[in-house]
Amino acid sequence: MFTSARELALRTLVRFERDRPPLDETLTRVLEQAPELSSRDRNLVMELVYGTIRYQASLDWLIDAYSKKPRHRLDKEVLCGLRLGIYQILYTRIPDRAAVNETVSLFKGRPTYITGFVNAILRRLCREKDHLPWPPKERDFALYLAVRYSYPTFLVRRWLNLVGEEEIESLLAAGNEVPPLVIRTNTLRINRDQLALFLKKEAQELNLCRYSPEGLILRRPRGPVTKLTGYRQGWFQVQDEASQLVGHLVAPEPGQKVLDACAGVGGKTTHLAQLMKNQGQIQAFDIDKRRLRRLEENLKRLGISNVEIISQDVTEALRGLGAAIYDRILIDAPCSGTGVIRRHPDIKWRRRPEDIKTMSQKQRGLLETLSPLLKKGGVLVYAVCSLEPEEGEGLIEAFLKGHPEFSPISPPGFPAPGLLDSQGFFRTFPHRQAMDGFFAVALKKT
Ligand SMILES: C[S@@+](CC[C@H](N)C(=O)[O-])C[C@H]1O[C@@H](n2cnc3c(N)ncnc32)[C@H](O)[C@@H]1O
Repeated sequence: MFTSARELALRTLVRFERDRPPLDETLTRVLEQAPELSSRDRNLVMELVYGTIRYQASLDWLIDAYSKKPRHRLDKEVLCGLRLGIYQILYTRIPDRAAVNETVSLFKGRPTYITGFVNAILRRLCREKDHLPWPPKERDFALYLAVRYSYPTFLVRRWLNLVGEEEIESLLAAGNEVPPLVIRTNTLRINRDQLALFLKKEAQELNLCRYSPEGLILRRPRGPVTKLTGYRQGWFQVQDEASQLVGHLVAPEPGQKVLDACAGVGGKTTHLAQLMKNQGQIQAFDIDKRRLRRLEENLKRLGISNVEIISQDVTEALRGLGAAIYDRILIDAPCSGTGVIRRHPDIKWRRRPEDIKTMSQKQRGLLETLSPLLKKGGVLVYAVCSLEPEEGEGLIEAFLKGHPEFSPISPPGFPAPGLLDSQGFFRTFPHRQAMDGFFAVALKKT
């Protein structure tokens, strides 16, 4: 039976509302179940799902204002349907009438009090669109920001401390923007100028990254990334510019022995391999078997042969090693992910305030266990895609106090020295550099 884009969007949103699973995986699974869907409809499903999750707190504020029944007592499908409808009315160019009718028709066959309820709320919203009951800015600034920009209040309060009142709105707004597709040229196969020529016609706009010498930015690519020229041939890897710069902080050389402690799908692993000209050895650990399967596919596609994949907890596997054997260590640690909310808006609703502390304990553990394995004169790079100082600056300052043998460096030839602060810390923000938010540092062992 044919399932419409809106039905699939609603199904995904309900799954997310029930268990808060990672959104990209949930969406992939839902779309796999609808192979008959046209690519236009697939795009619509993605836009509706990502947009609704992105603006969830704003949408919920309005549902609270217009529904007599408390939100927590609404049937999950009805709640998600209302969010989906209001999202279309307020944040897309879909005509109001279509947004209302299509949303109401999702509840065809349900009792009329349900269709009536959804219809009444959406129609009232359309009528009052220009004077909605948002919270006043002056009364409680953090609440206003949390509702208008749709973030959990705890994160807004943290970020107010971090960047101050002048910058906070542009940081929150940048996290709601749909980010461009950023790719890294696989210089084992092609150079950036050649790749840019091939891809020029495949996106509405194509630009070179400002700092990363391998990076290209594509706006509105014409189709999914796997269908772009050169994807199958392994000419590029999807990777944000900030993440590419982390590879340049590691700056491994051909022939070296490198530990990539948290390799994931290998965004950085494959970059390190290309910087090493596919020579030497990278040991790539991860505990997530599914991600490692994708790493394996990426290695094949990109023509990389100097990576050994090890599916184990890196701290357990290497705790007893006792020997300093690595020239380079990359700890791209698991983190709160608050720097990549523009790519993964579900992070807003999956994080709890206490997660930051738990994460920083885990990160500290990785650093303490793995740093002794670095050779003298070697470089350890610690990185997180988080904006939280406890996972970045604060963690490294504490580590350095206990480890005078390590000091931050700017590796020779690093393409973005201007992004290192006076302590040698690399820091990016989506609203300042239009990149993912990363913290990283290269620590040399003396
Ligand atoms: C930030 S992600 C890595 C992203 C990856 N480096 C990239 O550039 O694509 C962190 C990874 O650490 C892995 N991880 C978490 N704890 C780990 C552990 N104890 N040992 C190995 N990997 C771990 C997670 O499964 C996750 O894939």
